[in-house]
Amino acid sequence: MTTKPKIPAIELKDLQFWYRAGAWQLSLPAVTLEHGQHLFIQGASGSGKTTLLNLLAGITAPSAGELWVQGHAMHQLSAAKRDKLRASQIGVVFQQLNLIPYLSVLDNVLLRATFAGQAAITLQPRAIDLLRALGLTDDLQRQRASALSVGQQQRVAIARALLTQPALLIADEPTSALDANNRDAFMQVLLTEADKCATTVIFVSHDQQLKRYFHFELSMADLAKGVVAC
Ligand SMILES: Nc1ncnc2c1ncn2[C@@H]1O[C@H](COP(=O)(O)OP(=O)(O)OP(=O)(O)O)[C@@H](O)[C@H]1O
Repeated sequence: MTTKPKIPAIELKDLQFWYRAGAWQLSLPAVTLEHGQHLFIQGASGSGKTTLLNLLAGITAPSAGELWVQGHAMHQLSAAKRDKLRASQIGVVFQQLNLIPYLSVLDNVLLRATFAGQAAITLQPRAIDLLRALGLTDDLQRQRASALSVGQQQRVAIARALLTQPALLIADEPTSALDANNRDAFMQVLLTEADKCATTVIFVSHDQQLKRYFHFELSMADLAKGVVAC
């Protein structure tokens, strides 16, 4: 049995980020999130939700302060090292889904294995199972990604993010194009898969009905006030 190290999944201290000096700034005094916790974040448009997720995913670096993800000091790592960490340990589903339009649905999911340095052939059965659980039939799995609706593409993106059982899953409005039935199936698959491997989940949405699926909910205003731990 593998044991998780006793370090928080996420820890930030006096984290600050600005796109340019003197303009809007994200300031978060202190947050700690333990392994396996599922956090729902909400906030007004423009409050910095996507900016925070980009920092957690290592797409951007803090302007000041400390950000620790899985024990890695994101505030000190180069962009290349942050990319490597994301590929190996972090699953992301952003509003821009970044599917490769001319590849099949299944190949889009399997591409994640390649980026994470794992054998696609080994993970193919898991990819197929995840896609089926999300309501994407074998026939749809053979289609090009560009032939799918946005709601179907969101489900492909979550299957891709979950494929390699990431330590951390970050999702930005991943259900915006789903109807109620598909949304509930999506949440069940996402959180069941996350629980199987103690994946920490950080999920941003405007959809208040989704809160009930999570261990904790915080607003960007709560985070700015300095919530110490979830
Ligand atoms: N690339 C950028 N360059 C400059 N400013 C930006 C950039 N991206 C976002 N901003 C600004 O940063 C602030 C936070 O934006 P962000 O996208 O993080 O908010 P959000 O809470 O995710 O909004 P929404 O709910 O509308 O998606 C906004 O004032 C926005 O105008």
